[in-house]
Amino acid sequence: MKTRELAALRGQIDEADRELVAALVKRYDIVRQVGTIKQAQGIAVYDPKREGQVLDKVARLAGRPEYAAAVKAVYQTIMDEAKKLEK
Ligand SMILES: O=C(O)C(=O)C[C@]1(C(=O)O)C=C[C@@H](O)C=C1
Repeated sequence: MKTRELAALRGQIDEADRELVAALVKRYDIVRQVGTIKQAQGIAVYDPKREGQVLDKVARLAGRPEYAAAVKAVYQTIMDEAKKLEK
């Protein structure tokens, strides 16, 4: 019974991962367009004010205070990787 529950929960994780990766690919496609514009206009890739706004937004979107720190940490990594892709 427990083994079946574990497999079922992991199936749900796999489905959530499919959605997360699709959303990440979409986000990075957009980020690279931002990078192209920034490069053309000589604007710095790193924008600390915008990163702060994104972190505040995602913490709010999480809607669950107990997940806010984890969501912010993941998003900082997402943006760190975005900066590499923009170069
Ligand atoms: O919004 C921008 O200017 C971006 O370059 C995108 C992004 C992000 O991933 O959200 C990435 C790097 C910047 O430091 C800020 C935000």
